Amino acid sequence: MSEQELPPQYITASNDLRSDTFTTPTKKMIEAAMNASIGDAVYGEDVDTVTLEQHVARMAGKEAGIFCVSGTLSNQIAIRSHLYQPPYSILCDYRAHVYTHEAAGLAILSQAMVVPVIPSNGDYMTLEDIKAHYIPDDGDIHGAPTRLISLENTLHGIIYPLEELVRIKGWCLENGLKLHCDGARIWNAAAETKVPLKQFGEIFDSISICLSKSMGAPMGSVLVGDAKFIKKCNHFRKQQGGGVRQSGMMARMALCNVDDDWRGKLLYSHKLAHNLAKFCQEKGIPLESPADTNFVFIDLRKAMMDPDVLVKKGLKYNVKLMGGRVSFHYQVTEQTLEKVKLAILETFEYAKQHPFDQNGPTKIYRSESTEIDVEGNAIREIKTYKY
Ligand SMILES: Cc1ncc(COP(=O)(O)O)c(C=O)c1O
Ligand SMILES: C[C@@H](O)[C@H](N)C(=O)O
Repeated sequence: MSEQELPPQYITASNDLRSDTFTTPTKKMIEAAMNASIGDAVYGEDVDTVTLEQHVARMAGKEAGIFCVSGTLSNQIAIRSHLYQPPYSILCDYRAHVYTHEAAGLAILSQAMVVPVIPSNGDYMTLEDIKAHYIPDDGDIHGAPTRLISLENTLHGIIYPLEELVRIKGWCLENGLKLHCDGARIWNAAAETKVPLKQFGEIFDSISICLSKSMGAPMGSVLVGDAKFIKKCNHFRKQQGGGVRQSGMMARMALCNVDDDWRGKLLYSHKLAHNLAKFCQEKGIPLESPADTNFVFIDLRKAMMDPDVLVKKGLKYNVKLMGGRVSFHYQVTEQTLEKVKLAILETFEYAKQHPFDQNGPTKIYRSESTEIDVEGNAIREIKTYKY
């Protein structure tokens, strides 16, 4: 796919593999925003916002949806709205974003204990993993009974097998537990498996459906669920400062891509990721998890590769990375794919002579960069993060 048609002052994300959150609005989206509705969304009076909420809820087969400015807000108010009367706990994967990257929202907003689970198969929690970590509400005053299970689909780019989701759902119904989905990349799972969003909607009590990752919107998510639940979510959204006013421009930009060939765009990014995963396999470069969709997780620890070196090698080829996770999205060019292969291979070869001990002191790696940005200022550093 050729580089996106963007006005010159916009920085393109065509070489940005740090995350699919770096997708940039296209000219078509910006022009659409200029014709967006301008009602006050807190009063439910913004036509484009309501249209987006209803459209996404209908796609997911749910009664209602609510626009949230971020996936973090969407996840946190969903989980809070499912919960009553602490003490209670939430069960999720030890890598779950709601647990690792939402600033302890579960502890603060939901006053919840979290039970982070390492999947026995290394990829996704099975029902057996859940049963082994579930805390029953059996009157034992020492425990914090499990009230909700939060799954991520995809997680680390891994697609949750539908049959496992169905098994988990059945067990949740038998045990009176709620089931939430962090669907930051549910579109990727839907595109790759051809499972319609509606089928996920039948399984989960709530889904946080992100628009700002692979779907390319500048911001936001739509949280979907039954009408009574979404009404309570609106209450917590307001409490958390997420009641936005004229959100029509953002909604209209998101609708551009929701109504476009989003499957084709996401499958293009998956093709790039699959190509890189195959390359790594051929070169003996270990991966942390299967590259089912748009992410390739290089197992830096196993390869003893230094993330800092990888970032610098990336910048050498004008590719932005921030660690072992290589994130593809529809704006990445095939030229960038070929460049990142060079950066990864050089880092892998370098590690053979200079093995990096990941067990060294914990630090955020800073990489000096001589890359010049559009204003002519040198980007002094790119932090790398453990993913
Ligand atoms: C899996 C996952 N869930 C939720 C979020 C939160 O989304 P946001 O950054 O919009 O708060 C992210 C990050 O973008 C994510 O990767
Ligand atoms: C950094 C993290 O919060 C973000 N969701 C990403 O995947 O890049």
